[in-house]
Formats: sequence, C-alpha cells, structure tokens
Amino acid sequence: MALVTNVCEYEELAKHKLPKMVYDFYATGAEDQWTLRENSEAFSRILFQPRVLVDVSCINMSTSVLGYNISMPIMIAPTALHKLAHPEGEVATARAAAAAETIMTLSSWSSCSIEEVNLAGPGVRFFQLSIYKDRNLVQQLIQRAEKAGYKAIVLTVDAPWLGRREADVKNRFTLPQNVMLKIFEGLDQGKIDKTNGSGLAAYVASQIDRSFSWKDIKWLQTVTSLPVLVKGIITAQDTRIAIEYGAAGIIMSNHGGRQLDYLPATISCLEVVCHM
Ligand SMILES: Cc1cc2nc3c(=O)[nH]c(=O)nc-3n(C[C@H](O)[C@H](O)[C@H](O)COP(=O)(O)O)c2cc1C
Repeated sequence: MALVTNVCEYEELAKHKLPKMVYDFYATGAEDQWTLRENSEAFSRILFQPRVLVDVSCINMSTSVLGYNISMPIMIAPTALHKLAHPEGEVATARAAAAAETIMTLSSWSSCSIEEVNLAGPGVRFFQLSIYKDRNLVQQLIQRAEKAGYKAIVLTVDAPWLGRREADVKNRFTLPQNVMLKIFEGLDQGKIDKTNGSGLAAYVASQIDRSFSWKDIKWLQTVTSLPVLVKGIITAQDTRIAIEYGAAGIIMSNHGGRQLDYLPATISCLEVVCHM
C-alpha cells in the first residue's frame, strides 16, 4: 500500500478497494448531500490564531468523558457494518480504540456481536441504541450491553426513518452473504432483505419505533442504570429538554449528513449550545 500521509487519502484508497455498493454506503449522505459537504467545509473555515513562545516540550491532550480518561478529545462514533470493509470488523476497531486509549461506541448495527467485541480485550466502550418497535428486544440489548461491561447507552434520536441516501437506493443496498447485523443473530432481526431500493431503509421502516419521544427517555431510565447520552441534537432547545429529561449528556451530531439534508454543520452549532 502506498504510504499514507494524510487521513483524507484513505477515502481514495477505499474507493479503489471496496465494491461500489459498500464504498457508497460508507461515503455518501442523504439527498443532495449538502450537509455532508458543509460538515467539512465548515471545519475548513475555522482557522487557527497561533500563539508563540509557550513551552510545548510536553503536550498533554488527555481529557475525561463521564469520568473515563481518554488520551485525546477524540472518540470513535458508532458506525454500522465494519465487516463490509474488513473480515475482523468491529473487533479490529475495538482493538485500535483501546490502543489509542479512547472510547469506542458500538453500533446496534454492528457486524460483530456485543460479546465478540468484548473479546478484543480491555477498553472503555459505550453501546449505541436504536429503538425497535419491540421493546422487549430493546431491553434485551441493553441487558447484554450492561452484562458485557459497556459503560453508557448512546441513544440515537435523529433516525426514526433512514435518510434518503440516493446512492443506496440506486445500488439496491443489501448485505453480502458473509455479513449480518450480528447483534440480532438468533432474534430474527439480523437480515436485510433485498428490495427494489435501499434494503436498510426498508429494514428501518419496518423495525424502528417512530413514535419514540422525550417521555420514553424516562422508560429507558427504568430499564437501565447506565448513563444515557442523547446523540443527534444540534439545537440549544433540544439540549435543554434532554437535560431536563435526565440525559447524562448529549452528542451533538447531524449524523454525518446521512439523515436530514440541509441541516447546518454540527461544528457551526457548537458555540450556541455551549453558551446556552
Ligand atoms: C458508514 C456510517 C455508518 C454509521 N452508522 C451509524 C449507526 O449505526 N448509528 C449511529 O448512531 N450513527 C451512525 N453513523 C453516524 C456517526 O455516528 C456520526 O454521527 C457521523 O459519522 C458524523 O460524525 P459526527 O456525529 O461526529 O459529526 C454512521 C456514519 C457512517 C459514516
């Protein structure tokens, strides 16, 4: 492999290596992909104001999240289906997170099971939860995560429907034979059927509870003692409500431009939320 000197080069390499359906699933956003582009353009408009002649012989970027120390203010967001890109899937990601001394959040739509990921070795992990219509199933997932030692529930709140990802529709996205939503193995919810559009969008439409709302956060707190982080908020109003409902924290996010298009870049909403 050519020597990678800039993280953006991975995208180009992936484009050549991965099947088109997989690359498009990882790389594209919803509808016109305006938010997807704006997410990086907004970062590129933020410039440094460098200060000089300060002692930089010892640099420490460590911080803590929910009381857990991490080596840098960067964590691994929940992302679905790592085995589409590598046979070791989320197990390898968990090993990398532990080596970098940071926290990984495992997606509900992981291609390795909660328990397999634990075999990757020590490391602080959170579990991302999507709310299924079947609340018993949701409760089972939470219990498995608790038993396996996951430290927090990351509740995704910006995906009651899957965003209209046009590339997935065109590619008729579905899973190859060797990959499944492994956490649901044996629960009858691990397969994505072939459809005339995005198989994942059809799966979400049939399984995910679109009626879930703020009051249900209270229900969630009755079935877990883990802290609940609400992921997918970008406004001060929703941040205030999340705190009122007892969230341990929020994860500001527009889902990488994969859900509702024409939302502002998350980074451009940060200041308002922090200063509310
Ligand atoms: C390929 C891919 C799969 C993703 N899968 C999930 C998922 O299963 N659950 C979830 O809550 N977010 C998922 N996301 C969204 C990410 O967690 C994250 O929100 C996004 O990459 C943007 O980063 P940001 O939220 O830090 O801005 C996925 C993103 C990508 C690119």
